[in-house]
Amino acid sequence: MNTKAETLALEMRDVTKVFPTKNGPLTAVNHLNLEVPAGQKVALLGSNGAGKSTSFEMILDLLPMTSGQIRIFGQSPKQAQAQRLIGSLLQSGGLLPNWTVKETLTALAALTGNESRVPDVTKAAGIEQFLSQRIRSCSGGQIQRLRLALALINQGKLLILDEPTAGMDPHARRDFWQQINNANQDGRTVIYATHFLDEAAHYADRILVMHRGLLLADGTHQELLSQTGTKTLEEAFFALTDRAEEHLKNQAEKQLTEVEGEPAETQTSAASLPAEGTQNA
Ligand SMILES: Nc1ncnc2c1ncn2[C@@H]1O[C@H](COP(=O)(O)OP(=O)(O)OP(=O)(O)O)[C@@H](O)[C@H]1O
Repeated sequence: MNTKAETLALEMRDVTKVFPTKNGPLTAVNHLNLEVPAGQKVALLGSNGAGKSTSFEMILDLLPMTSGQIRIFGQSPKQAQAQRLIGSLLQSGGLLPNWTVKETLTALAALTGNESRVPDVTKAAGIEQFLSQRIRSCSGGQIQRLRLALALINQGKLLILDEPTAGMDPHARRDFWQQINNANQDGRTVIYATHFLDEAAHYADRILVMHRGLLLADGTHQELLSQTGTKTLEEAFFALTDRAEEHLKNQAEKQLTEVEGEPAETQTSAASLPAEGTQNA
């Protein structure tokens, strides 16, 4: 049953993304190292601005890295996209408001040579009942279901899902996770960002916690609880992120008191954070 260990679906080596901003450079992703064996379901948690979407965009070749290396089944992000190794569901992105749901799905299926998969994917994503509806009149949850269909259509071996259940009602969420479990049992690797901690606790083999670009924790649900001495994932999440935030604030204050003229560049890394909050893959 388990073919996981042989292949790495995703490998990130020292990946950093710095955005130039009006207030100076902003490190959105800070020396991220990660290995995800094929077949895993990985949840990525993090407060707003933690760097989750930026990481996904670099994996999907939508954003260049500042430094580091990314491999998807041994291929660069560009090669992986060309070979359609990845299916993705992002928070935003080009749906045409005047097209119907069916037209949108069929167009992508035709583009990727997957027309025969349309009926199965339609059923899997639960969009049968609103196929003829125009995108502009779809609810947020309906749009998310369509995005799931679009993510599934090319049979990519790696699924990248950014807050996939945002706007879904409880039934839709339950159905969604059923479909993701099916896709995972068919051998797909799934990496998803979510703010719903129960979705990480219930569905992930492994949970990552990011904060301000740093990977703070990486382990099973139980490992995160043991690591933080907490009883729930919510408590563990707050313990990790609060501790990191405090550490970063102290570090910033120290920098402010440095003698003028001294280089103020102290590189923050996950390794420099308090020990309980740090465990890279
Ligand atoms: N194009 C950009 N230019 C400048 N800064 C950016 C850009 N894109 C993202 N950022 C900044 O990078 C940081 C990480 O953003 P990112 O969208 O990756 O966070 P996130 O973890 O996905 O957050 P959320 O949970 O709110 O979706 C934030 O501080 C954000 O403001």
